Amino acid sequence: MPGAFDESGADLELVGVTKRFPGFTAIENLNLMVPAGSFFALLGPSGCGKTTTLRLVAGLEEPTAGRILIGGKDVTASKPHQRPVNTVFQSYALFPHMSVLANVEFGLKRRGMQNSRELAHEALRLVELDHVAGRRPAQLSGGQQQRVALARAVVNRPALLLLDEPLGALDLKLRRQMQLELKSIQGRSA
Ligand SMILES: Nc1ncnc2c1ncn2[C@@H]1O[C@H](COP(=O)(O)OP(=O)(O)OP(=O)(O)O)[C@@H](O)[C@H]1O
Repeated sequence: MPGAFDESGADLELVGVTKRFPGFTAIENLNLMVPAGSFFALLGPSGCGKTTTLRLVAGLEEPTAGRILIGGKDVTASKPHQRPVNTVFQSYALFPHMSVLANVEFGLKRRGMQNSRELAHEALRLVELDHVAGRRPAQLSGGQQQRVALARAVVNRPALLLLDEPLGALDLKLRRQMQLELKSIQGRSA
């Protein structure tokens, strides 16, 4: 599936990353190496800095100290859109006035991709939702909306896909199903 970034994965490396907020140190000297093609989970108690770490990798926060490398390239000073990264947060924000297809196609169109429609359909097939491409998000279940958010993230073929508890709102059965789907998407798009 060719896409905007067209990369098949990249190593992620955090070197001595520290993040201080006024009066509070959220992350202190974090060193981390995640090899390309792997699934890596951050586990820890509430407030230990998981979301902050993802936001640093996505470029939504700037580290106070340290470096972030993706595919060996130092991206510490790069803007979010310059990084081969897509993020799905728990509170996925779909555009309510757009169809499911338009939601998935949106980012590709903005980048002027010629075959954006075809790629969006392909991403929807991947999450088994192409049959509801013409519906509005409000006409889908919560789990289906979450899968649309996932399709919107994978359609760019990011080298790195960051998931911040995107399954937390789903019931156990759907969560298990989505975990399997994620594994299978990783396998199929590698
Ligand atoms: N913009 C901010 N300003 C000040 N403190 C912040 C800011 N963002 C996060 N923090 C603090 O940094 C710490 C880490 O927050 P973070 O959201 O990364 O935790 P988390 O591990 O993802 O927690 P949870 O599992 O509850 O989502 C928390 O103590 C939080 O209050």
